[in-house]
Amino acid sequence: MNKSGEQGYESLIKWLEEKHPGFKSNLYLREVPGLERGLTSSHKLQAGDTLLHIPSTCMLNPLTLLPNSPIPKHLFPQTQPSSSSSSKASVSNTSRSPSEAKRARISLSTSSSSSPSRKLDTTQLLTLHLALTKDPKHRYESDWKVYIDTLPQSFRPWHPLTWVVKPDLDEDEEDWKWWNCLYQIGLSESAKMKIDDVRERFEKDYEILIEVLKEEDPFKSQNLVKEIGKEEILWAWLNVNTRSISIPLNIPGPSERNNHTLVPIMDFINHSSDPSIITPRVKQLAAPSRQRTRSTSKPSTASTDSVFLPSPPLTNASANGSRLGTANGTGIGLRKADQHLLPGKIDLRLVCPDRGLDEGEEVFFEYGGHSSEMLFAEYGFCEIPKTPVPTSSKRDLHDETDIKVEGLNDGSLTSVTQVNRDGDQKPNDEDTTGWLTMRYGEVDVTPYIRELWDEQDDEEQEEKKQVLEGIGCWGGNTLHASPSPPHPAHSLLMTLRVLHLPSTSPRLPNVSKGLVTYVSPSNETSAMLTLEDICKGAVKNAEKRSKVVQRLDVDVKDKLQSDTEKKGILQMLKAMCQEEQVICKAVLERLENGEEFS
Ligand SMILES: C[S@@+](CC[C@H](N)C(=O)[O-])C[C@H]1O[C@@H](n2cnc3c(N)ncnc32)[C@H](O)[C@@H]1O
Repeated sequence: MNKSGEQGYESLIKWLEEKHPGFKSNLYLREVPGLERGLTSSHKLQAGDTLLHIPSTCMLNPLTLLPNSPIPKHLFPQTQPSSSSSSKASVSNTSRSPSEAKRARISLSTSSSSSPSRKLDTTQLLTLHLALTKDPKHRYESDWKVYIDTLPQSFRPWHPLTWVVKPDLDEDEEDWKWWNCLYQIGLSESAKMKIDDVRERFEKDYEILIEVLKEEDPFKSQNLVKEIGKEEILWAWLNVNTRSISIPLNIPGPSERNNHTLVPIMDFINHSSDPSIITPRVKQLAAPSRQRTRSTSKPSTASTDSVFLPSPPLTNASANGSRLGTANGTGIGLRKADQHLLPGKIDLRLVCPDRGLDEGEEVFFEYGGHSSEMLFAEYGFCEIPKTPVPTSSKRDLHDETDIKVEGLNDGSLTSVTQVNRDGDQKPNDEDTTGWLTMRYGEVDVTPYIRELWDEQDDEEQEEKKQVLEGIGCWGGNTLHASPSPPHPAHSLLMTLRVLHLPSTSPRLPNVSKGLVTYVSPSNETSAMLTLEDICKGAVKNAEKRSKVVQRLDVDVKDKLQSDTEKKGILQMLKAMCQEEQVICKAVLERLENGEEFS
């Protein structure tokens, strides 16, 4: 870690200790090659020890911002009326359904004047708060400045959203063209779809925030829109979208847009899908009623065993997205037994797993059950499997260059490597079998299925779509590595079967009632032949892309020795091509063997 990074972290710890009673940490920040920074244990820790205790007061969300924010109060999202909530936020008397919330957002974006009914959701409000700190005249210094100083300073060029959002400055455009070209030629169509979805979310929020800057005082009278532009909003938005954690704030509307918070320190935790190393025990604790002196803060006894697994959010297209949330993607939902926990007044405590932690061992969360493409589109990284290693070989925790995680408990062969943005970690070309045991190994064949839909006439499309929606099989056009053996998702199989049925078929009603999954031998043969075509097409495309990426990699190595960031990203793209080929080939092999899928 560089000196300013170290100082920033120390200042943050000091701020938390002085201003936020209850804060406790047995973790320290360390620069992990390729992951920038990660949290590691400061000494040997045992099961149940506290790794981190984060008081609700230091979290950055609409409830903690409201009392002192220069953002007009009427823009704040409203909390839901609740007898148990003592939030100071304004309270609405009706809760809006997600579609109503969406409509409200649409009307916001078309509203032409400042209106007291204009409301931002949590994502937009946090983005605005962060972006305001970029005012060159320093009129919006944040109470969370010490924390904000520890956030990534830039997401260009490594985050793929920045490849599709042109930089403000002309002088940055030349380099950007390389990355934009990489988006065009180095990614699968399904990865591009996921990045496009992120872009769509960003652009909508950007438009709304620009309107707020233009039309709401004090921003309007300061002509702040001239000072805070797309770059600042992009930086702020990506910080919110790659670092915030789902937690109930009692704000109605789509939870993934509203019930999340930035959590100092906890947001340094990196992702792993390897169950043997993730540290999943996060307890929610009712925050003690605090006066701002350390002596009065006693640890709450009102803890729950609710497990909090950071998992990415739900997005419009994919029911997936980019927020560190919970295992079920819904945030830390309050169960009945937990209702003494007041939304917005919940401390988080991260607890040492049963196996204990060695000194210097990195702590990981699983951001969610996400495919490589989803992790890449939302967070700008992916995992790759490493060459099999004996389960007994333990990594040298003191070797800072060794970030691989070895040996799953179940004796399977996979070991997950965090792909290094500096390009040191490479996918293994000789032995690609690791992909077959990746927990979330996946190929998304939606673009191929879309082509098949386009061949059907409008009426047929609509009828069949309804059938698939009715049985919960609309979307989900994926092949999976796990559980082994590699297989098409049930929804993909049903889609292929329905696509091959004439809309007049008497069997369609039974399919739509869920009475039939296997339609007929001839339908099955057609569906399997199409699946075979899709897999072959995907292998071919991945091979082509892999060659393109390889050529770019050689170029970068030859001409731009210093450009380690490009090399790192190219390794990730290469890894994703490999994953696609390996999983598709394994499914093809099963098809050739005449195996049946259900
Ligand atoms: C919540 S932050 C984690 C802390 C971050 N490493 C930092 O330095 O601030 C999420 C970001 O960390 C990085 N990251 C997290 N897990 C990773 C992994 N397994 N491999 C590579 N990068 C990872 C990605 O850049 C991601 O957008």
